Amino acid sequence: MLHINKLSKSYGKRPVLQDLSLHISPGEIYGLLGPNGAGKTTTINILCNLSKADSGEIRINNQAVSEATKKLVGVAPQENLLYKTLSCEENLNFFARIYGLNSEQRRQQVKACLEAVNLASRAKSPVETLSGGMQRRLNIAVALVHQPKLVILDEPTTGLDVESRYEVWELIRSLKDKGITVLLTTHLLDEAERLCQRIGILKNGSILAEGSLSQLRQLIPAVEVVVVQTSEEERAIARAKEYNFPVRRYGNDLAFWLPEPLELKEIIARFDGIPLDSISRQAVRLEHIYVEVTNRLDA
Ligand SMILES: Nc1ncnc2c1ncn2[C@@H]1O[C@H](COP(=O)(O)OP(=O)(O)OP(=O)(O)O)[C@@H](O)[C@H]1O
Repeated sequence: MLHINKLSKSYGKRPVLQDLSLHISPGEIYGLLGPNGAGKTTTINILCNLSKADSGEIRINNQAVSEATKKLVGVAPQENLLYKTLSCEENLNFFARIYGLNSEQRRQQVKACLEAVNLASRAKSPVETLSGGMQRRLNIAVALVHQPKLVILDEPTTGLDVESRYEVWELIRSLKDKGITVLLTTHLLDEAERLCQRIGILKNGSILAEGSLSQLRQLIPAVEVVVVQTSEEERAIARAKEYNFPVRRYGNDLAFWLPEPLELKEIIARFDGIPLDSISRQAVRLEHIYVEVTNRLDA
């Protein structure tokens, strides 16, 4: 569906994308992750033909990016692109007109999109009277109004409360069920973990790692991550090293990677004589992989 091959772009002398390649299959939800400034928005702008790459190629549905491919792509930008004093219906109608839908197509699509994002009952409400979660869903509806094959969602749940986030996640899954391909950028790793079939980790304009969560897990030689709280961290770290448990910090958490499965009592026995206030075992999560991959480049 989307093929990006060796895309490069610089602003002045500063390279922002460097030989970026990624491929997204039809109907897939692909998560593009990366620290601030990694190049996600720049990639999206090039995809939407709003900015030009210096070199490389993008094909959407087997066509090179051009004015014509704009119709294949719908974008819900980070900042909602909505007219606050207009109603939901009027907003959708406005954008449908820009995409050249005739009045019958507009009538059908505005209705279908409002239903798809669960806002049919608020069709006549001005945007400024909607909650933040509803506005975000309407922002996604705008991206859908011209029936694109690829939808780009740039941080679709940033700033939303938990309930609204769940609603947006349900909406994103429903896009996949309709066969729409989704490119999602997010800083919320649990969001990517729950929604995406494949994930690409971008840093300094290149993809450092890519794959399904289970493929990405292979990058870390651990079967589990053990987080401990102790007043004697230095001793705990030294003991972990004796047993060849790689030591990591996730924020304030002190953690060890378990290279092979161990019973809890065996783990505790390894730290015999060291006071442990708490010990928790976690599956290897995207957070652990992300920290590893994005820090590796700095090494
Ligand atoms: N028009 C521009 N002129 C110069 N530099 C730019 C321009 N647009 C972006 N940049 C720089 O390019 C780099 C990549 O920016 P980009 O917005 O693509 O990153 P991002 O991954 O989307 O970040 P975020 O997660 O913060 O949204 C940044 O260092 C940014 O400052």
